[in-house]
Amino acid sequence: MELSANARAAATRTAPHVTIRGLSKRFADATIYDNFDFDIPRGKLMSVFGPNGCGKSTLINMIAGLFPADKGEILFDGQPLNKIKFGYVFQNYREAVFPWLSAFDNIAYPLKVMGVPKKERNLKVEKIVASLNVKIDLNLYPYQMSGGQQQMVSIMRALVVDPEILFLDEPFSALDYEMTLFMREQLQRVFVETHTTTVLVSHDLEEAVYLSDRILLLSRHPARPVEFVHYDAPRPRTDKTMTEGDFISTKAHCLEIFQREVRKG
Ligand SMILES: Nc1ncnc2c1ncn2[C@@H]1O[C@H](COP(=O)(O)OP(=O)(O)OP(=O)(O)O)[C@@H](O)[C@H]1O
Repeated sequence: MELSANARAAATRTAPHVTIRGLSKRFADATIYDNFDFDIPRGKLMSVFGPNGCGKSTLINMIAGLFPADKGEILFDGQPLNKIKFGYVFQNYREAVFPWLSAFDNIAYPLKVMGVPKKERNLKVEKIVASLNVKIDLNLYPYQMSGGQQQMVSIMRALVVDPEILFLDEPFSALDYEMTLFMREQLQRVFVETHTTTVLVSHDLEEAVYLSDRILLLSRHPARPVEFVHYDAPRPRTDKTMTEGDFISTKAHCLEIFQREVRKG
């Protein structure tokens, strides 16, 4: 039977973006993942949360191809990683931004690697800077910028390629609290504008719930999905969101599961 255009569109919307099957990973004598299956939904902001050292970063590093898996398959709409455009924001912006390039050239760097002509590169950088309303002098070099500004540059560098999926590994944990709050809002703003499938590793449960549509709670290793929590509060979310019953109960639920996993030791 032929599917109507609407049915096809609906099927595409609900199909997972990333399918992870049979993923296994060992480091020395520790099995971090053992036959792990998971589907990452399309167009959602998903946080990965779990006990210390359970394998949160390892998971996104394997999905983003930074670490090889020992076994298993990860596909993006059925395609391998090398067929898609993705962005990755590292926790340690000091090591992630190129110190010898200005902010502008840091942001434009992936476009240069992709062979995008200079004029188009400049337009794309200007567009991303304007859309995020970023007030940084883009002629500055990383050593002349604050930590938050450097991390903002690395977020813009990840976004400038119009990624199909964005990975962020504890992107705010090296920033002071004021900058963290500002950057959370920037991330939310990017997400509201683009609805790019986003996978965030966070150590901060309040942050994870506040920013996410979905929270993947992992067990200790070998890590398995303990629960996939839905949090569908409307966006933009604000400080008031965190005082609402739905937020408080979702956070309490995640905390209970987290503590149960931690106690398993
Ligand atoms: N390159 C590596 N070589 C050896 N062991 C590693 C390596 N990377 C990670 N590990 C180990 O694998 C486990 C999972 O690490 P990972 O960083 O993914 O966990 P995490 O949940 O992100 O940790 P954290 O909560 O501390 O950020 C940890 O025990 C860690 O020590």
